[in-house]
Amino acid sequence: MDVTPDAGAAADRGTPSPAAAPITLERIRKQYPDGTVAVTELSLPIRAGELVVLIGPSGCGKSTVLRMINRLIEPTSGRILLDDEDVTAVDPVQLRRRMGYVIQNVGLFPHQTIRTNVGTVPRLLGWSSARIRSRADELLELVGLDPGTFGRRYPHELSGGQRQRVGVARALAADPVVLLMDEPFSAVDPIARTRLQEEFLRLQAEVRKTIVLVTHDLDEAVRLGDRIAVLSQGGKLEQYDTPAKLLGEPASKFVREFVGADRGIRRLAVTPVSRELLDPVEGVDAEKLPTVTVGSSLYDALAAMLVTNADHARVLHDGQSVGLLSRHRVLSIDYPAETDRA
Ligand SMILES: Nc1ncnc2c1ncn2[C@@H]1O[C@H](COP(=O)(O)OP(=O)(O)OP(=O)(O)O)[C@@H](O)[C@H]1O
Repeated sequence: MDVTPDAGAAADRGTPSPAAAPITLERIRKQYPDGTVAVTELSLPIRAGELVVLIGPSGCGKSTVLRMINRLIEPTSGRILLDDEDVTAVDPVQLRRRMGYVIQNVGLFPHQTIRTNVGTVPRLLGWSSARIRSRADELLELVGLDPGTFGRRYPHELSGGQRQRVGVARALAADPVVLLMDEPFSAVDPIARTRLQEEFLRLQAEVRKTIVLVTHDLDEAVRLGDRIAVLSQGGKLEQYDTPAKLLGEPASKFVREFVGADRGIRRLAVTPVSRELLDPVEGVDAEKLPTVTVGSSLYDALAAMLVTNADHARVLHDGQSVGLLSRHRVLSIDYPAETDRA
């Protein structure tokens, strides 16, 4: 949980890319031909440049929602607006070229090189081969793969995590207005997964796309999401909030149970070290204490104290000590009273 952004950071992760577009789901419903109602009636506004996570139990309709946005699945009713334009009025093939789509096992073409894979959509759009090549190499750099080494390789010559990065590069190649990601990191082992998530956050800070990401993993949702939409069966929206709000004020019994008993720990990860929590540093030999900066998470502060077996951490702002944070203070933090809107 070391890179989990705090509430403030989540709300302010930079300016959206000029190419990012808002998405508005308006009362969308999906009933499959066999009568299954996967999504009953869902409304969800998503801002340009925002990373929204859809989470909920298996079968609650997350993938159906994602695939309705790029029209791999047609909604039964309701509207989906992309930058005020109803996507049902747009040719689906044209639409999908404006939306990057990343899925669990990436779906790279096995007999094409990595560079060719990344250039898939630009090729469909008729770009010149020189432009495709330079764009593919730029994207490989951006996702941390050296184009000289990896450009000529084939997918089976890469690790799972590297293939996943190629999937992200390919989805970004034609500068889409939206990125849709369905369990993008779940096929890689937990350590590679954490690293990919960190890199992905850095990438998003740079490209600032509108992203809708589906996951089963609450830690991933808390780490990545600007806002998290918790769905229950039938695509019912239980809560749509920042990670800190979701963990701090679950809106229903369903959400409280979903975020679980260990949400106290997760809340530490989304609560920043602030000056109100500090004791004065005067009169204490603070030189040997671990240091953390104002704004880093309480989780990180606690981890620093536990690792060094210290009862306090020295808190810095612009390189200057501004106070001491005690282990006791972190563990007895007085969160605002819970509200139960259920
Ligand atoms: N083609 C289909 N025909 C009938 N029912 C379907 C079809 N595709 C999905 N469903 C049903 O719609 C519901 C929602 O499925 P969906 O795949 O969107 O859920 P999910 O939340 O993404 O699930 P998971 O987390 O297990 O991937 C499920 O009950 C599923 O069985």
